[in-house]
Amino acid sequence: MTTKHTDHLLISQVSIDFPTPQGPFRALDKVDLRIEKGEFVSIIGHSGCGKSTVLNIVAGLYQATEGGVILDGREVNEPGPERAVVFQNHSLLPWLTAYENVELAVKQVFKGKKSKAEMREWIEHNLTLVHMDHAMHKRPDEISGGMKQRVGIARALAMQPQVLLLDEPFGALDALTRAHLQDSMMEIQATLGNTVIMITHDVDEAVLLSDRIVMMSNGPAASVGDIVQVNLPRPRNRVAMAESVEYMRCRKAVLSFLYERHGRKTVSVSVEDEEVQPARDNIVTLKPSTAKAA
Ligand SMILES: Nc1ncnc2c1ncn2[C@@H]1O[C@H](COP(=O)(O)OP(=O)(O)OP(=O)(O)O)[C@@H](O)[C@H]1O
Repeated sequence: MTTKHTDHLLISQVSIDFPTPQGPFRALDKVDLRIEKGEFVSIIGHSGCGKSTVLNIVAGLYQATEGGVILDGREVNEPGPERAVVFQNHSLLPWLTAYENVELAVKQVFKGKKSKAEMREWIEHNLTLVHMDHAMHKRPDEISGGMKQRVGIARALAMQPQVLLLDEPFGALDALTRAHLQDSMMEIQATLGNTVIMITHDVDEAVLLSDRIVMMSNGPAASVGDIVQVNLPRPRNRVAMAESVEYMRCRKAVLSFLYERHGRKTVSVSVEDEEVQPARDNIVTLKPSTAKAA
């Protein structure tokens, strides 16, 4: 007998209108997505199509005008520690050490539930997960961009969220650091089994990390254009993967969606370490994928 998966996270018929001086601007129109527990889903699409808006609605930071988000049977109406967000720029408090930045989040979630010693152990454990145990007492200005991003991820993980929301988490990092962090993220997710939704502009990153890639149509009134199921076994190795037929199929499906079916004048999608040639005349510029973090 096959077991039917129950919906863990349901984004149901979500539409949003932003008020503008010209009247309401419909950014999303009837976005529908069902995500299973432990699934890694990437969202990819042209700049301004509404990826961050979807993430912000799931985070509870924005309210949908129509439709809604249900997490384990409960409607999401506000931010909560069970949905942790990691932004592109670490957003650490500069006057606190890495340890203290994570501690702030841990205290918020576990105050009264964990003893002081347990909290200390938990903070150290999460910093170790992202390989930051050696620099946990350094402040953000004493560590590199990649290390700051690791601390941001540790802070999110330390909240023990059911859902990890990643908004271009590796976008501001150089290619090598990004590769290391992608590998750490795959390891962590394999260990913890969190549900992850990640926005990315990087086709290779999407294929390497995801179980499914959700491709959004262009805005205004954007919605889910198509979904690619990535049938690659885990653990995944980026070098071995590059020659895999399934990897090439997924990559091609995403590129074809973005450049042929939903091409537009300005594109912010990048393919790691590779210059993407404009498909006919519908692509003018590419956003650099390897801008160094400050
Ligand atoms: N608070 C807001 N008020 C008005 N319009 C908004 C607001 N937030 C987003 N928008 C508009 O909604 C659309 C979707 O924006 P969003 O930031 O979600 O796109 P995105 O796909 O994440 O873009 P990018 O890839 O460039 O980060 C855009 O047209 C944007 O201008």
